[in-house]
Amino acid sequence: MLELRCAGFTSVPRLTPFSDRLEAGELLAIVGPNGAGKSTLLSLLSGFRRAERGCVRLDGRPLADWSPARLARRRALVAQGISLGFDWPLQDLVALGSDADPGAVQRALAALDLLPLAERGVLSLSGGERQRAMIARALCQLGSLEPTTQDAGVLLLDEPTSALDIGQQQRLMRLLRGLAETRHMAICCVLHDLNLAARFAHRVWLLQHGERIASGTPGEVLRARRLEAIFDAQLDQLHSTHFTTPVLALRL
Ligand SMILES: Nc1ncnc2c1ncn2[C@@H]1O[C@H](COP(=O)(O)OP(=O)(O)OP(=O)(O)O)[C@@H](O)[C@H]1O
Repeated sequence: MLELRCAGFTSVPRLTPFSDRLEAGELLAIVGPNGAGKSTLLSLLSGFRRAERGCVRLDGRPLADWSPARLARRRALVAQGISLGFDWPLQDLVALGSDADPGAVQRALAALDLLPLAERGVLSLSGGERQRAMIARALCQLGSLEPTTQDAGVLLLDEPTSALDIGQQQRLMRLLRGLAETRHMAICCVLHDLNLAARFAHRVWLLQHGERIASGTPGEVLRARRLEAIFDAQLDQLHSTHFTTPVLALRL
């Protein structure tokens, strides 16, 4: 669905070119240390920054060939730290940039646990509520929650759980995995929480120094010894028959 063909950036911030695909039905996690190039890679995948080497194709067509309006219906990016502008009602923010009807806005608000706040001014929302509001807006933009939608496009999220409590983290990650599996969305999340990536992602890309250095299932990529070297951290990997995916704990 979204294909990188030897794509990357040669100018700063650099991203070593590589090839891969983000498939419909897949939840992909991008992990790596601060400054590894995760947000830079999202800017490449979204088309907000044009590849300086190779190209990125969406549904077989180079991103550069898509009109802004058509691209907005097919892929959405939720970046970090977006300014909400002025104090308009949350439901108007969620409807922004889409032709969603009021029912679709309500579904997006409900999916992100925001329905009771629909008429609240966005500047009064807490950090976690604002983060969920931006995800609701992106789902509206793609029409992902419409009963008839079968192939709901590409959703790119930069640290979508950074302001969420553990209950909201779980609900969001379940929602995203469910949308990938039932609506055939291709979803890519930058995550700092390696246990969330391990538990919910189908596949993980590991970045270091502007280069993708590993790709595979969580069990293949998220190995404690490798991560200790990359993050300069000391970790224990817990082994239990309850878990089919890695469980990592910071050592005291
Ligand atoms: N416009 C720019 N000019 C120069 N360097 C930049 C620019 N934008 C980003 N960088 C640098 O490129 C590197 C990668 O940045 P990026 O934001 O992609 O990292 P990241 O992996 O998302 O980090 P974090 O986990 O801290 O969010 C960083 O060292 C950053 O300082």
